[in-house]
Amino acid sequence: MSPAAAAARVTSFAANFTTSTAPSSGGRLLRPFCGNPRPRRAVASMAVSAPKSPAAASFLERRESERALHFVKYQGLGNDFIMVDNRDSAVPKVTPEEAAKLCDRNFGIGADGVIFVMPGVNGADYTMRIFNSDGSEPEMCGNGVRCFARFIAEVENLQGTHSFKIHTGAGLIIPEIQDDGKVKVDMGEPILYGPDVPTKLPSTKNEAVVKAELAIDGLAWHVTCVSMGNPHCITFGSKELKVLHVDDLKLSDIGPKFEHHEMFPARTNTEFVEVLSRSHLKMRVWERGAGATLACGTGACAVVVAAVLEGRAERKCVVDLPGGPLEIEWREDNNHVYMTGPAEAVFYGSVVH
Ligand SMILES: N[C@@H](CCC[C@H](N)C(=O)O)C(=O)O
Repeated sequence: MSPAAAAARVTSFAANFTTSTAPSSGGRLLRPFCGNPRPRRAVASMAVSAPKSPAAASFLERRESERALHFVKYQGLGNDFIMVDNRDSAVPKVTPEEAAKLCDRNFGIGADGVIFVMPGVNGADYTMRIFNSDGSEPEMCGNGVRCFARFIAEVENLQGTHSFKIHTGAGLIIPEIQDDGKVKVDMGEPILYGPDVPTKLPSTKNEAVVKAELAIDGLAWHVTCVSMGNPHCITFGSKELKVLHVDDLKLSDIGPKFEHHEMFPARTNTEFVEVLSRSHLKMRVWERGAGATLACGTGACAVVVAAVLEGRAERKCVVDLPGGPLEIEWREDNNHVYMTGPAEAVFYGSVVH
């Protein structure tokens, strides 16, 4: 959705919500935008000239009340997040139940998750925590960590190239903001040992679960299981459907059957992949706790690892997602996976909760 459309939707919120729009690319946050148009107050676009009554004034002041939660809406290839500045506390400012309500696309702000920017621990600069749109808490989020890095650069007024050490449920993650504004992230090492992914599927190649069979909907799917801190089940097809045409899949039917399959004790994210060439893959994703999303950064990393393990692709690939492409490299020298892609602020606002 365009920023203008997003702002328009938010203006229709009930009394609890106010927002401002931000430029679509690289907007400055929490202070005037530099070199870009100043953000427009979405509420100011209403053509009402009557003097404010006391009631109207108090209504508008709610956005500054003590109970207001200020947020910035971010997106990375259309995977969108409500970013909360939680740097003053190690306790998230919203509960999982509140997060699910805020993420609701009809009754809330609308997002795939809520991300909290928290104080660092164990030598890290910051801690990232995230709630999925169903309120569950995953270990990591690839698109989210790129948005997180851009948020930090904005609030700390950093220009140019910068990297940060982020403590996450998947360990230390290191995003680096590049000169072109994209964010390259050292996503660490993939986990391939089945019980650690976790999956109950038996290992098929050393200790990894590669091209194992999983019966769903009368098909024998071939799946490879990879954790990037969070669990992923990757499929390039089944015994019956040798090659997948990912655009033909009815994700809302098939996705939940993978997510809740008994072979995945912590549920799973699932990636359906089409090989366009040995360095170009196309995927759609059904995310644990969020459903079909436009992009999944950890998912794209897991897909390249799975493609290499299955002998389908090189270690450096472009992965096309519904929201756009990510560059992924699984390096042989250190076993780390690197992800490069965009992230940007869409709008900011406040909600009384
Ligand atoms: N979209 C994210 C992944 C978010 C977490 C996921 N839904 C889970 O529960 O593991 C990404 O970009 O990696």
